Amino acid sequence: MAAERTDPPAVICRAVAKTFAGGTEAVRPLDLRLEPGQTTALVGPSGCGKSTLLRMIAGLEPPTSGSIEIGGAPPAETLRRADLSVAFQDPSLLPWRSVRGNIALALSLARRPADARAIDELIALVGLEGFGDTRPAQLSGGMRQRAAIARALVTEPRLLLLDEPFGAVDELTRQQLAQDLPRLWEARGTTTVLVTHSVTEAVMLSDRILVLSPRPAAIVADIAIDLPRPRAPGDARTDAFAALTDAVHEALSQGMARAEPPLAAQ
Ligand SMILES: Nc1ncnc2c1ncn2[C@@H]1O[C@H](COP(=O)(O)OP(=O)(O)OP(=O)(O)O)[C@@H](O)[C@H]1O
Repeated sequence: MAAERTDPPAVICRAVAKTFAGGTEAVRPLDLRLEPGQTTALVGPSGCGKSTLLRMIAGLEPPTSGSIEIGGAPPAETLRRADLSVAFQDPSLLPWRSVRGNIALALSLARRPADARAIDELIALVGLEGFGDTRPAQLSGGMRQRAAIARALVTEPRLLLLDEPFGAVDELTRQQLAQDLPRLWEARGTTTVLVTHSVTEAVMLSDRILVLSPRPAAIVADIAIDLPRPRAPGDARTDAFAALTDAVHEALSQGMARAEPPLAAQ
């Protein structure tokens, strides 16, 4: 069983679409295959449907039509087996538990043994050394986000879904996380999906970037990020890095241009 858990899953979306009850079409029928062990970044304009797509993959939002498979199983089953973890921009930490207590809870909910050493290692990895016994209210927004990332990682999920996880994290810590986290999920072979507004961050962290159109989300570009790993902050100053960020910006502009104009302008 243990060997089975270590296999990273492919994520397959078949004609997945979402229209909310009020009539908002968030995601157009979309076909997608995310490769096992790869890190894929979703970038696109605000409100285009990135979080909705991520929430559908997480099994937290049912698609209106189409189907999603994670390593051959539906998302709800993957979530139930704790093979999947999500870290959102707005971390939902339990206020009465310390950082360590919140991370430990994820292990106990996943019916995994408490592992004080693994918890402490993760606390250090996200730069929260010395704050293990602190409650969320005593942390900054960025520190809470980092605690939520540690909580998402502690169960060693095969699929890791990150929705703007560094939104409130300061620039230096972001750079540190952008170096340390990929090392961890590469070592574990985790399949990772990252939603981010930062094109630089997307290029730094991912193997592939999917550029989405304005709502309803459709894929306008699929860009392979073939930069060598491990990557360092200095890589962002290379020509290869600049060419990739340019390609993403170009695709974002093309997506905007292709979008229908707002009703008032028609
Ligand atoms: N539960 C919901 N009910 C109704 N509409 C929703 C719901 N959740 C999201 N939407 C709408 O769906 C669209 C896509 O939202 P979503 O949060 O997926 O976008 P996003 O690309 O993640 O945005 P951002 O980058 O600003 O976080 C938006 O128009 C949003 O208002």
